[in-house]
Order: sequence, then structure tokens, then C-alpha cells
Amino acid sequence: MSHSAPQPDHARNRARIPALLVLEDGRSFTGVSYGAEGETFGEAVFQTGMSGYQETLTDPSYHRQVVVATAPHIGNTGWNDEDDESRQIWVAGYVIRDAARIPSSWRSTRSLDAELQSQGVVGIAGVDTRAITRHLRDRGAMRVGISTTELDPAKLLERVKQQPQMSGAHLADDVTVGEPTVIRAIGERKFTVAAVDLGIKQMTPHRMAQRGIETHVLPSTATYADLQAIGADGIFFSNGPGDPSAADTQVTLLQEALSDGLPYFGICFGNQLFGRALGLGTYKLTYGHHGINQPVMDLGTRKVEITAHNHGFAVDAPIGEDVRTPYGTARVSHVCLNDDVVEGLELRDDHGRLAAFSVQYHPEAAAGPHDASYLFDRFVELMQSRSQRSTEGDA
Ligand SMILES: NC(=O)CC[C@H](N)C(=O)O
Repeated sequence: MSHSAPQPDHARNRARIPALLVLEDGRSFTGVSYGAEGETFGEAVFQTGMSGYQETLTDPSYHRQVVVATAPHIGNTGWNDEDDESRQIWVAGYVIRDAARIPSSWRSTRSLDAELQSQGVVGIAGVDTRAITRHLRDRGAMRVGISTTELDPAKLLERVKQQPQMSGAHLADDVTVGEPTVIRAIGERKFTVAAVDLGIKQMTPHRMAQRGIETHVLPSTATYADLQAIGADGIFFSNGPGDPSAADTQVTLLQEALSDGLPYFGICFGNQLFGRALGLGTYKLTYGHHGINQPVMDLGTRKVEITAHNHGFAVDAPIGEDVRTPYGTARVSHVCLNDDVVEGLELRDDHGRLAAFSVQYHPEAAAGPHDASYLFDRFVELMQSRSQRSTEGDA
């Protein structure tokens, strides 16, 4: 059978299996089962990307979150063997309005519905996702339950209220690699980077490899000695699930690296932990940024880039002011033009030279626009200038 040929229309039969969604403030929606049957709980967030659902569902940062797709029609391009951002689907549940009944793409090998079923991920279709989105936008992200077995809203609500909150959750250890893995540079190796895996997406080491970086992906429990053992020229902290205020071990590791002057680059969770390492606080946003078209300004160049986001927390830092830290002077480098949320931080040494930086959004852009890929080049330049200075004896 050719991949794009119409597949058996089992969705029509499954459309009869009822499913219930209940938010923690009691608002409920009825729909039909999509993906696995059963029951699931998590934090409800809405995601505004019009494309890229395979990358979204396999992004480990969504661990324990139930994603509501604002795009009204989901599943058109099925599921393929290339676009996974990690080893599995991580979302706790998936909420869509209109499910594609016949996937069509030359790369598709199965339907989204079938993939959700085979990975045991519970979803719901046929619900008013616009109403859920407006509700979450007004009231904020909240706990949610989806069930095909408990169809009494009051009973499901009781269980929703027993679920853990996202605030205070330390989840990096759930998603990280078991053993270190190495992603070789494409072409000549110029630098070695220790990437602490707090929920890394595969596109990140790929973007590094394209620039001559050999990436050693290390477990979330990596120590500074582990970094030294691989002779890292730079340290990277990935994106990842959970509350940054609960990741103390990683903050301590980063502080050790910064004291040593090791070049640092962080993405998303890596931006929040950089903020904490610099002595700044983090806080929970009302409903977060989850999408692929958020405007961000680089305050250094005044250029605006359209960027991919997936964060529920943010760094609390004064925009336009210097922050003195034990490692140098920190500043907010990027802001979101929708709401002035801090989207990037940079640290400069006493000579005003860039020493470390991070962004709250996703320059690896999977899925998403590639406006911000210059940040990987900035990391390479940072390691280059640092290695030049150490050969000249001026580290
Ligand atoms: N994508 C991420 O790294 C998310 C970071 C953090 N878990 C948040 O929700 O803000």
C-alpha cells in the first residue's frame, strides 16, 4: 500500500466512543476518544502552532502537560519516522477539535490516532478547543483530566483535584538520558560541548553538529567532574519540563561552570536555570507561551525575530538594567514583544566580553521558524574567543 493511499477509516467507528474533559475549576467538555482509550491527567496548556504536531508531542518539555491544539484540524500529515524530537511522545494528553480521518503525506507511515494509541496516549477530539483556549487564557493554565471510563464530571473533577501541581515539580530526571551519548560533528570537529539533558530535543545537537560541535549529551545528574572528564569547551543546558525553582542541583552545577569561566549556552529551561545561577528568581506565567510565531526582540541588535516558544515559567529580571553577579554583569538580552516577558539573558566579564548566554525560546526551531539560528553561531564564536584567549594566556 502506498503511504498516501486512503487508510481504513476506523475513525468513523471510534467516533462513537465518548470521552470527557474536566478542568480543575469544574468546566467540562464532552467529545469523542482520540488516541488511546482510558484516563489521563496533567496541566492543560494551549499550543498555537498551525503545524508541527509531531515535534510538539515528542518534545519532553510537555511531560505532564495536556496540550490543547488551537489549530482546528489536526492529523492531516499523519506520523512519520523522521520528525520525532525524542524517543517517545511526552504529552500527558492531547485535545483537538477536528481529527483528520485520512492522513496524506509522502512521509507518513501511520496515522496520528494510531501512533497515540500505540504509545498509550489518551486524547479527546470533537471538543470546542476555542472555548477551552479562551478559558485557559482568562483563568490560567490549570489541572485537567480526560477520560473514556469516567463520564461523570463531578467524579472526574475529584480526581483532577488530587493531581500534583506543576509549580514545584522537578521532572528533568524523568525525561533525561540514562547513559551519556555522543553526537558527532558533521565534518571537522571544532569544539566539544557537554549538553546536560533536562529534556533535550534532537534538533539541538543536530544544529550544533552542523557547526562542527561534538555534543556529549549527559544525564541531568551530571557533575562538574563529568564535564571536565570529557574536556568540554562549553556547557549547554537544554529545554525541559517542570518548575525551574525545583532544579537546585543543576543550578549549583552551572554556578561551578560559570566560576570557571566555561562558555555557556542555554535554551528555555536552560535560560531559567541560568537566571537562577545568576541570583535571579523565576515565576509562573498565567498561561505561558506555547507556539511557533512569537515576536522577540534582540535588545543588542534591535532586530525582531519570529520564534518558537514553549514555556510556562519565566525569569524575573529588570529589563534595561545591569545586574551585578559573582560571575560578571548580567543583562536581559531578549524580550517578547507581546508581553515584555524576559526571553534571553547574557553575562559579560569585567572587560565587557560575552561570557555566557541563554534564550527562553527555541533557536533549534522544531517545529518553527529559523530566524534565531544565529544563536548557535554565537555559541561557536563564544567558544572560539575563549579558546583564543586561553592560548594567548589571557583567560
Ligand atoms: N521548554 C522548556 O524548557 C520549558 C521550561 C519550563 N518547564 C517551563 O515550562 O517554563
